Order: sequence, then C-alpha cells, then structure tokens
Amino acid sequence: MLFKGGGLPHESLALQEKLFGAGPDYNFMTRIERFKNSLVRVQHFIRCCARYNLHDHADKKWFEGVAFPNEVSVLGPHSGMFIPTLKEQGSEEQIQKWVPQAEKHQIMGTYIQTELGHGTFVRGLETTATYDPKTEEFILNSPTLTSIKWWPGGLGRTCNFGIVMALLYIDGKNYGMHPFVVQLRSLKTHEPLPGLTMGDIGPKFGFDTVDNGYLQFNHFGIPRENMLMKYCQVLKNGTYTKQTRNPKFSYGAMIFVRSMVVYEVAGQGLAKACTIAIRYSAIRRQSELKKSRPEPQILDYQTQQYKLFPLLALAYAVWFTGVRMKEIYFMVNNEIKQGHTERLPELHAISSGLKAFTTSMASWGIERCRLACGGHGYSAASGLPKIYVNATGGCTYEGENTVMLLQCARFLMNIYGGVKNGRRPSGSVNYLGERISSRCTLTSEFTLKSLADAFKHRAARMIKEASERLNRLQASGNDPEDSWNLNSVVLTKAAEAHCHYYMVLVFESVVESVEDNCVKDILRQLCQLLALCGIQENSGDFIQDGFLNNDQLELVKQKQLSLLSEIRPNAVLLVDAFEFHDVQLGSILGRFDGNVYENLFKWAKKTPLNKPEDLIHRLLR
Ligand SMILES: CC(C)(COP(=O)(O)OP(=O)(O)OC[C@H]1O[C@@H](n2cnc3c(N)ncnc32)[C@H](O)[C@@H]1OP(=O)(O)O)[C@@H](O)C(=O)NCCC(=O)NCCSC(=O)/C=C/CCCCCCCCCCCCC(=O)O
Ligand SMILES: Cc1cc2nc3c(=O)[nH]c(=O)nc-3n(C[C@H](O)[C@H](O)[C@H](O)COP(=O)(O)OP(=O)(O)OC[C@H]3O[C@@H](n4cnc5c(N)ncnc54)[C@H](O)[C@@H]3O)c2cc1C
Repeated sequence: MLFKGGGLPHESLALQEKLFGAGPDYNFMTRIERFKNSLVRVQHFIRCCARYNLHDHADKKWFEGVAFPNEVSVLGPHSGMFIPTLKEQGSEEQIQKWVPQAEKHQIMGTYIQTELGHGTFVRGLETTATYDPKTEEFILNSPTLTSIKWWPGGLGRTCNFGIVMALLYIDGKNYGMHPFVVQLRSLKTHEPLPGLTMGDIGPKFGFDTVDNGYLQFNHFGIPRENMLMKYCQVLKNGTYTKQTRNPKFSYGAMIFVRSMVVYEVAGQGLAKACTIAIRYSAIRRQSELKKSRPEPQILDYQTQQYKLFPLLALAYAVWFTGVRMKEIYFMVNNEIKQGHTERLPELHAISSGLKAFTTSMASWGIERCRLACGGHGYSAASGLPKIYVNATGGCTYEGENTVMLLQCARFLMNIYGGVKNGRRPSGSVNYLGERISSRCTLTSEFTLKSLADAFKHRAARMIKEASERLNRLQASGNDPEDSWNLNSVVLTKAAEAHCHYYMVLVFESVVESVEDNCVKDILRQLCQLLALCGIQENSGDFIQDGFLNNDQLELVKQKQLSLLSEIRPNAVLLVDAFEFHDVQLGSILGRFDGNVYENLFKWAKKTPLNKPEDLIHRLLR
C-alpha cells in the first residue's frame, strides 16, 4: 500500500492544497468551473498514476479520495461501470479490442441505461437496437421522447464511448435488454457523431463535477461486433444464440456497483462525517456545564454523545460490512466465471439490500452529524453539505432504495417458501432454516452473541410474518401482483431487518477476530452500542412477540447511556483511526490540527463576495 496514511507525492498534495486550500476553492466555484476543475484533476490523476506506477487498486482508490474529495469524477462511470461491463459481458476479442484503450484512457466510457421515462423498470426501457443482416449492423433508435437516455455520468460533454442498454430486435422479435458498445463522439474533434443528439441534463442536488447527460439516437448504426457477446451472440445472418439460461447476466454491472457502494459511498461518507463532527465537538467549547467553570467541550454533553457515538458505531459497522460485501462480490463473481451461477440470486439480493440499507442509514447519519455542529455545520467550510449531497445520491442511483429492498424481499420470500418445502438455506440466509427460538438470551452483560441472536430473531420473525401475510392476501382472493403490492411495506421492513442482522453479525465476527484485547474491548463497546441503538429505535419489532419485555428494554436503555461515557475517552482516537487526510475530508471543522477558528476566518475572507468590486459597492450604496 503505497499511499495509505498520506504518503502522497508532494506535488500532488501541493496541487490539492492549491485546488482546495490556497488556490480557488471548490466552494467558491461556479458549476462550470467545478466541472472544468474536475477535468484538470482527472488529467493530473491519470498522469500521477502513470508516473508513480500506481496499479494497486487500493492505492488508486486512496489517491482518488485525495484528487476528488467527496465527489465523483468522470472516472467513476468509466472505471466503475464502463470497464467492468466490458470485462464481464464482452467476448475475449471484444475485451482485447476495448479494455486496453479504456484502461489507458484513450477512450472514456460511461454506462447508458436510464431513460427520461424509465430508470427502475429496466424491462420498460424503450431504446431499440434492430439488427440489419444486409449491412450487418444494429440500428439504435430512440422511438419516443421518453426513450431519450437520461442521467448517465459523463454523457453530457466528456465521454466518447458508452455501454448502451437497448432492446434487441431481430426480424421483428424482441429479445430483451442487451449491452452494446457505442462510440458517441469523434476521437479527433470530440463532436457527437451524426445521428446522435447529446448534452448535459443541467444542475442537480450534487454531482457538480460530473456532466450527467442525455442522448437521443436517430437511426444510428453500429457494427454487429459491438453487441457484447460473452453470454449471447447475433450471427451475421441474424441468428441469435445464448450460453446462459439466466437473462439477468446483462444486469451484472449493477450488481458490481451496488456491491461497491456499501463501502465506497456509505462507509466512507459516514466515516468522514463522524470524523468531522467528533473532532469539531472536541474543539468547540460552549455554554456552562458547571457554575464558574470554563465552557466545556460540547463532546462532554451527553446529548452530543447520544447524537454522535451511535453514528460512530454505525460508521464502523458499515465500513466492515462494505469490506465483507466486496469480498462476497468477487468470490461469487469468480464462481460465475467458472460457470457456477447458484449463488447469483443471493448476491443480487444481498447487494441490493445492503446498498439500500447502508446508503439510507449513511445519508441520515451524515445529516445528523451536520446538525450536531451548529452554525458552522451549515457552512460549506464544514465539508458536510458536500459529503451529504454526494452520498445521498447512492439512495437513488444503481437502483432506487425502495425497489432494491423489494428485490431483497423477493429473494427472502423465495428462500422462506423453500424452507417450508424442505429446502435447506445457506449463506446469508442460513438462519431461516433454524427454528425461531422465542427465548431471549439478553442479559445485563449484553454479549455480542446474545445481541446478534436478538437481531436474528427479529429478522426471522418479520420474514415469516411477511410470508404468512402474503399467503393470507392471496388466500383472500387477491391476485399475486396485488398481494405483493399490498404487502410491500411489510416486505421492505423484513428486508431491512435481514440487512440489519447481517450488519450486526459482520461486526460481531470482526470483533471476535481481533487479537489485541484493548482494541477488542473498544470495538466490542461500539458493536454493543450499534445493536442497543438498533433495539431502542426498533423496539416495537422486539417486543411485538414478547421476545423482549419492558424490564429488558429498560436495561437496554441504561446500558446504551453508560456506553456513551465509556466511549467518550476514545472517541477522537476512533475517528483518527479512519486515517482520512485533511484533503480527503475537505473540512475546516475536521482539520487534524484542530486549528478551526483561524482557518475558518481565513477561508471566509477569501470568498468572492468579499472581493472589492465596483458593481457590488454601487449596488450597496
Ligand atoms: C431488478 C429490477 C428492479 C427488476 O428487474 P426485472 O427484470 O423486472 O426482474 P424481476 O421481474 O423483478 O425479477 C426477475 C428475476 O430476476 C432476478 N434478478 C433481477 N435483477 C437481477 C440481477 N441484477 N442479477 C440477478 N438476478 C436478478 C430477480 O431476483 C428475479 O429472480 P426470481 O424470479 O425471484 O428468482 C430491475 O429493473 C433493476 O435492476 N432496476 C434498477 C435499475 C438500476 O439499478 N439502474 C441503474 C442504472 S446505472 C446507474 O444508476 C449508475 C450510477 C452511477 C453513479 C456514480 C457512482 C459513483 C460511485 C461509485 C461506486 C464505487 C465504484 C468503485 C469502482 C472501483 O472500485 O473502481
Ligand atoms: C447521481 C445519479 C447518477 C446516475 N448515474 C447514472 C448512470 O451513470 N447511468 C444510468 O443509466 N443511470 C444513472 N442514474 C439514474 C438512476 O439509475 C435512476 O435515477 C434510478 O434507477 C431510479 O430510476 P428513476 O430515476 O427513473 O426513478 P423511478 O424509478 O421513477 O422512481 C421514482 C419513485 O418511484 C418509486 N418506485 C418506482 N418503482 C417502484 C416499485 N416497483 N415499487 C415501489 N416503488 C417504486 C421509487 O421508490 C421512487 O421513489 C443516475 C441517477 C443519479 C441520481
């Protein structure tokens, strides 16, 4: 690991200092300036990776965090979607043809699926790719206004290639959604190719540094060889062949990004927000805790600890879960490459569920961190607004969270139904094969095992009840689709309970794996706090079937509050342990040196509004 801990080559830090610190500040730029500035940094990033022979993936990701603090550049869709899709869905010759160019950034690609009228419902997408055996071409077309491609990152001005998801038609027959490699712009002039209408979709809630764009096809021809043909082929004469029964292989890029989002977006975003809020809370002194005593650090108020320490515990939990999610993705993906696709449904379910669960929790948590920082939390100088608007996009892109929870619930219903027919579940759902014990083992010791068992009980019960309610709805005369919709709130909650249990279980396993007793004790406290807060915030789920009683809930609350003061001495160390460089944090409140006020004043004086300009003076006269 070349750069972990900030061993970044000096000039890159100098560039970052210039871009963020001494020079024009992101917060003082217009949207166009931010976009152009991001492109400058993309070029610098690519040059540095070549100059320092940066190939280790973790090193590149760390460096990306410095070059693009809390923002997505066009490298996101390019390396996060375009290249992985080529590798996963392309034939050997297609990989050889396009991947080297893409990895050298000779071509810049994006992933073009969503349309003006459809994002969630992929089967409702309208862009067509009609095969013409005479010219051996696919003719791409946007048949309606709602079929215009809309949202893809980098599509507006930057990317000259894209993977386009379109309905394949041969001899009038619709073969469904397939991926096509499409050159969008001339490699010489960078102008859109004839037959394409393209542009940027305009300002957004965040993502200022990315030109999310639109693309309208007007009978645009591409060679037959441009359909990605690892799993399905179209021969010259128009014959369609396929090597897989599972039509969802073409959805593979989405599983990859969902699996990565847990760590890269939710985990990193929440950990940064906790770092900023907890460091600032140790700096900020306010009000009077005791008469005639100096103003205390706001981190000494129990309410401030109650706001932030459960989020710190959650940040560690999402971080560990994100690492595990990546491990599972690469393991199952390798199995699929060997032809073993049995675990694809579970991978789809757990990646959908955890992507939804963790991005929702992280968005809520980042905003709570901002609120805990008072007025300065509301300043762009805190870095928290930018972290929030970029992280919360993860609740929508790569599958809107409600829909992703329903996908997870669909898998859980299938598994639960199978258990009733004698099938033994495995992996992340193995607990659904166990008898649900109604005996609660929670004691005042609150062992991690007993806490995990409580979440297991809650998830198993809610999945069982969702399945039984679905059956009752159907038995009372509703057709399967209406029964599903009338049960969908219960189903999403069952999916959340499953993901919550999964996250507590991962955290427990990490704590048990730690050998250093001091670290183990501190992480155990965080895991206990995570679980106790989960019980407190969802107490109805735990007392509904009598699993927990009021006395036990009182014990939960007492332990939760006592943990706050136990964690207080280590709180700053626990956020320092994330090892974010100041440039990665992008926050004056969260500076490692704690020198907040002097730098806040310096920063404010640089704001463009403070530049003496006749126009403003005239207006103010
Ligand atoms: C899944 C849908 C909702 C429904 O699909 P549908 O076809 O209708 O299927 P169903 O009828 O519901 O189910 C049929 C069966 O198919 C199974 N199924 C469904 N999907 C899959 C799948 N993907 N894989 C396997 N199996 C699947 C389903 O379970 C059913 O099985 P069964 O019958 O029950 O057995 C679908 O419509 C859908 O997916 N909708 C969501 C659309 C979506 O996700 N769009 C995303 C567009 S791209 C986008 O948004 C890009 C955003 C990028 C933003 C920038 C990101 C920056 C952050 C980068 C993150 C880090 C990257 C790091 C990279 C690096 O490390 O370098
Ligand atoms: C920052 C950002 C970057 C993006 N980048 C890309 C990209 O690079 N490439 C790309 O192709 N796309 C991209 N997208 C588009 C993104 O994938 C879609 O926005 C997303 O899939 C949601 O689809 P939609 O916008 O059509 O919302 P809709 O599907 O219209 O959803 C709107 C609302 O309806 C609800 N809803 C929809 N269907 C159901 C259902 N079945 N059950 C219950 N509720 C439902 C949803 O919960 C949601 O609240 C990006 C989006 C954002 C915000």
